Amino acid sequence: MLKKALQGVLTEQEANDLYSAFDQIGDIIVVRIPDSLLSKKKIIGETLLEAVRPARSVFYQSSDVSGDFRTRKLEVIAGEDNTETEYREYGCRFRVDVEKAFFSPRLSTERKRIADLVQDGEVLINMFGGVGMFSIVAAKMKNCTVYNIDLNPHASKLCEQNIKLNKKMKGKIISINGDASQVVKEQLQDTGDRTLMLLPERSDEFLDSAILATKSGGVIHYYSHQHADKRQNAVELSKQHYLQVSPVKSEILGGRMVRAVGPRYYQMVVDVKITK
Ligand SMILES: C[S@@+](CC[C@H](N)C(=O)[O-])C[C@H]1O[C@@H](n2cnc3c(N)ncnc32)[C@H](O)[C@@H]1O
Repeated sequence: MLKKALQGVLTEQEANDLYSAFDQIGDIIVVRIPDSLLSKKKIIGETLLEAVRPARSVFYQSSDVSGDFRTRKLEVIAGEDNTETEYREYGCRFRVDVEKAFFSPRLSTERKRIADLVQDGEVLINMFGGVGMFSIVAAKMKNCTVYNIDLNPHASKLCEQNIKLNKKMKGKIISINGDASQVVKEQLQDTGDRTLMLLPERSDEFLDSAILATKSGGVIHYYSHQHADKRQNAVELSKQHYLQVSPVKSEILGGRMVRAVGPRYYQMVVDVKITK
């Protein structure tokens, strides 16, 4: 239906390329458009707005995700110019602002995987917690305590709203706005049974803080980006990379590809049990 609508205004190949380049987040659509099609962005926006229900706005992503806050520039190409919406996942509700704070619907499988691993009674330190996506999915399913830390004040504010929106959680979440390494040093040393490090570009830089935050015998979920010829090799490369950079005794519990982030370039996670 959508492909057909796009094929009405683009060639079949162009429509196929665009089909995998957009995300629907609540009633917002975010689309990446190749330079060769930029002259057609208005008609692409109007076609998507018409064909995807319930869509209120279509934004063209005009920059990569960048900067400390991992945000992107968006330009409205059809519908309302409002980047805030509500997104639902695993029975949870989230207020998100697709321009002011990081958000990706493509991490949903990883959120569920982490929530399944969390045990009742655990303390979870989400060092780069954003608007609280991983924290809320985990606390909805398990009676855990989660510290959701983020440097971006918009993300922390949305996290606080999201905690209020999800009243029936089994666990509880504390939203902290600040630099994760500073917060850990001042408030959360040897606190976590489990620590999440979802800032793959800078994991090496923050590994000491993650170790400081985690109890001996606790688990760290260490995310990284790896170049690999084959997907299967990326898992082994990410494990080797972690073992090279880690200063503590670590037992690798597992590793997996979270998502492809470019040609032969993958976001990976390694789960490790550390001993201090
Ligand atoms: C890739 S996003 C992940 C957000 C969230 N875990 C999610 O999946 O929706 C990384 C987050 O780290 C935050 N961040 C960057 N540097 C930070 C720091 N030094 N301390 C705490 N948070 C930081 C950014 O603002 C951003 O929200």
